[in-house]
Amino acid sequence: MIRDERIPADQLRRIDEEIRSEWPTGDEVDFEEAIAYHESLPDRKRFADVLESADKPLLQPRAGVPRLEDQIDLLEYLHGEGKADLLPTTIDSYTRDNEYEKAQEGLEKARETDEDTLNGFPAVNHGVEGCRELIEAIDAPIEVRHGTPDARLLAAITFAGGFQSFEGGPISYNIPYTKRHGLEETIERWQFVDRLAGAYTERGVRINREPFGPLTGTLVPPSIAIAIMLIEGKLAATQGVRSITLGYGQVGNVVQDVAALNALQKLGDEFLPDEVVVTTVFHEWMGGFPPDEARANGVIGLGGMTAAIAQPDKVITKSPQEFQGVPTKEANAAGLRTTRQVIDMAIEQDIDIDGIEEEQELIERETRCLMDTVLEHDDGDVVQGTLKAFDTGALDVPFAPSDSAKGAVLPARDDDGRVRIFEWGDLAMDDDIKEIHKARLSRRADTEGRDQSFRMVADDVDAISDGKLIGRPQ
Ligand SMILES: CC[C@H]1O[C@@H](n2cnc3c(N)ncnc32)[C@H](O)[C@@H]1O
Repeated sequence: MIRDERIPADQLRRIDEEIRSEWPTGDEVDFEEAIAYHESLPDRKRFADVLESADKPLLQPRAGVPRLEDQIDLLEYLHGEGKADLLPTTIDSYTRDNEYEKAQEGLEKARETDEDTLNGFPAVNHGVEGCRELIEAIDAPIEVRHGTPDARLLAAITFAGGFQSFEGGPISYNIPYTKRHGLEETIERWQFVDRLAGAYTERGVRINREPFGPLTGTLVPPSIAIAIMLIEGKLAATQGVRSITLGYGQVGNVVQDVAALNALQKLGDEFLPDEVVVTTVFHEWMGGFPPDEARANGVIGLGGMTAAIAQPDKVITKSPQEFQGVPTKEANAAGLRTTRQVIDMAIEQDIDIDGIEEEQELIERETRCLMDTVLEHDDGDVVQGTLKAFDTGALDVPFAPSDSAKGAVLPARDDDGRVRIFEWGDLAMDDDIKEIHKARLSRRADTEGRDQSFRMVADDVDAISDGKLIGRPQ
């Protein structure tokens, strides 16, 4: 039975050898040599230091293409034309499923045909050497962004390759991403990833870890997202991670988004150990985008405005081509510049909006209900408490494709466009909080002259791509 305990050194070594045999490039990993390589990197490439020393939100896009030289060109463009402060390397879907053979075929085909045959950078196939060529070529810190339930080999190779930031976690890269992996399995595998990051940290290479806050990306109630961030942050801290960026996906109501980001930072500082530096990242809207670049830029601009008010440490930007999927480098850079324009125009203004404190208080209360139910079980062991909470539905994620979550919770926007919970399932929540949600949803039902129903949820899912925030009846 796994527990929230640090992996012992002999077990770390055994797992490391086992996973490095999964692909030939695993042989390129040598921990001591990798530490020396990281020590050779200039300060401006040290992810945690750059992130944690910034005095205003840093902007970072998503970006990944199969071939190394194209990835270098792409990141140089986003750094130059997009003025990105931090850069990504988004990993392809085959690698995320540990299908390194298929990723190899895709990479070879890309090299033959000049086409992007993969939807990201196959870092395991490029190996430590390929990763280091990328790190050498780009004059900014780079983060590994992906969606990998079993990210052990990806971590071993990218950490040795010079990357100092790694997205994801055992819940946030399980629940929204896979049906095939049980929660206990992903928790155990991510303990290795975090222990490896902790081992680098103990040698002075502070690997930044960023749990994936948006989860299923559409109408996720802020308190559910924050609770899962706190859980993944605590699990990472146990393994020695000391730089943790907690994430949150924009829902589109400015009061609720600012309140949620404030609550995320406050609860992160409270629930994570003092030795951890806690930062926050705001993901611009992760739901359906308008199929119109001008309107998409409106969505991106609202994200910039929200970030200017809440001032998270980092913003993950979107592009006006989001509707189509992977953007061109020009569109990706445009999304960065649109976000920067709005932040820089708004950040010096003294914008005072009513209701943020009240909403933050509610979000904090909700999050504490969820955390209490996780931590009250099995003398506070976070692993066992989390497994129990998901098993009973006391913790749950709406629209989760994974069998590890019941998916019984249904969100809907209230009359102000804030995300409330319409169906609670077995979510652990005080009755008076449920009453607050019910009252606010009733107000919307009155406004629209219809009953609260699943229809509202369905209307809300498409509202933003249809040009609105709230899915009002036609
Ligand atoms: C989490 C989903 C987000 O990741 C984005 N995404 C996925 N793969 C790539 C990619 N290869 N380059 C840029 N953006 C990407 C996608 O557009 C969506 O906004």
